Amino acid sequence: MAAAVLIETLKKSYGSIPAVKDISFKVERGEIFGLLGPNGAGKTTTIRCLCTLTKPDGGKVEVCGIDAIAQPKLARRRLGYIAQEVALDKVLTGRELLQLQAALYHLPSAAAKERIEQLLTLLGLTDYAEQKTGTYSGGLRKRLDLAAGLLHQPDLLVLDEPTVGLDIESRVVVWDFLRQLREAGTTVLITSHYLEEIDALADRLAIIDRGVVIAEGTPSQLKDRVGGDRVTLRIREFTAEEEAIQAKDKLQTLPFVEEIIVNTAQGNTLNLVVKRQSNPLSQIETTLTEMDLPIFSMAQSRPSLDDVYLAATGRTLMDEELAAAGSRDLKKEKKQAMK
Ligand SMILES: Nc1ncnc2c1ncn2[C@@H]1O[C@H](COP(=O)(O)OP(=O)(O)OP(=O)(O)O)[C@@H](O)[C@H]1O
Repeated sequence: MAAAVLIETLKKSYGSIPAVKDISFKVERGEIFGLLGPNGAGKTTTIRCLCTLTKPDGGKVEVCGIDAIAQPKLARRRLGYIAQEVALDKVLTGRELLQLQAALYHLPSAAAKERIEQLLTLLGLTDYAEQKTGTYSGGLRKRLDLAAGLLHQPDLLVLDEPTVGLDIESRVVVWDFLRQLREAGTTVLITSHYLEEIDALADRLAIIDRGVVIAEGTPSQLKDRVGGDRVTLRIREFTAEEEAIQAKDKLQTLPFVEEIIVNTAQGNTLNLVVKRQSNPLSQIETTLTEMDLPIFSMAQSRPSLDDVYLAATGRTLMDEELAAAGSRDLKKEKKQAMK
């Protein structure tokens, strides 16, 4: 059976901005696949190309073996797309909105009625079905959006940042629902800039950075690949770069230290990779004391997906988010995307 998604050497620019430079990945049937990356990495552009909403400049896009560029209508029938922002008509009730959507999908009315009932129950929306959607909380709106995307029983559900702005309770409802969908055989592709979300949900993932895939695998494969435990060390609250480099040079001579990155975006914090068997903190402390350097904070942890990102880019996801936030004109992008 063909893969649920096949994307090869995808490219897409907006004017002079190369949103997607070279992205390839494959999503197998029945898995939850995560696209992880900071804001602006190119996730939305990638899935808009996948869902036939944006025409790529180059590359291959297939949905369940169908060429989505040559046969967008056919491809669309196989997928459900849940956009980042919920655009509900506020005067309709939840049920009316689903009925309208079902008509847009040309579902026969008896089948539509049954499917709507089923989805309202599955998503815990029965009690809210006759209320106007304008009164819904963010979590309810997202659930209704999920129901709308699933009306035509797609093989593949694509969700762009499904839990942005949701409280933790609603987030867990969405996660549980996506797991249930997978159990029932639907393939799920989800984008997120939340590490914990992808870590908790995805069977496999690709990390995207500035329009390219920098890593792909299962969460544990990727974490194992970056090696031992992490130590995050802050010498002072704001350490001078020179001092951080001095400490780095010395700490690098310790036998259990595998690698050190000085994170300039976070006050010259030192991110160390250390062998897992060692008990590194006391030896690091002794070394710094010998150099007459203080310790503002120090912590040891297992590698996370952020460490995978850091190892590949020299930046943490948070740094990248902050840098991207200052350099985008979201209003302008929205306008252009509507064209
Ligand atoms: N319609 C548009 N017009 C111009 N530039 C755009 C448009 N859409 C996206 N971009 C730019 O392309 C790059 C990738 O954006 P994209 O939205 O795909 O990233 P993302 O990883 O999905 O981030 P987010 O989650 O914030 O949407 C960014 O630099 C962004 O500013």
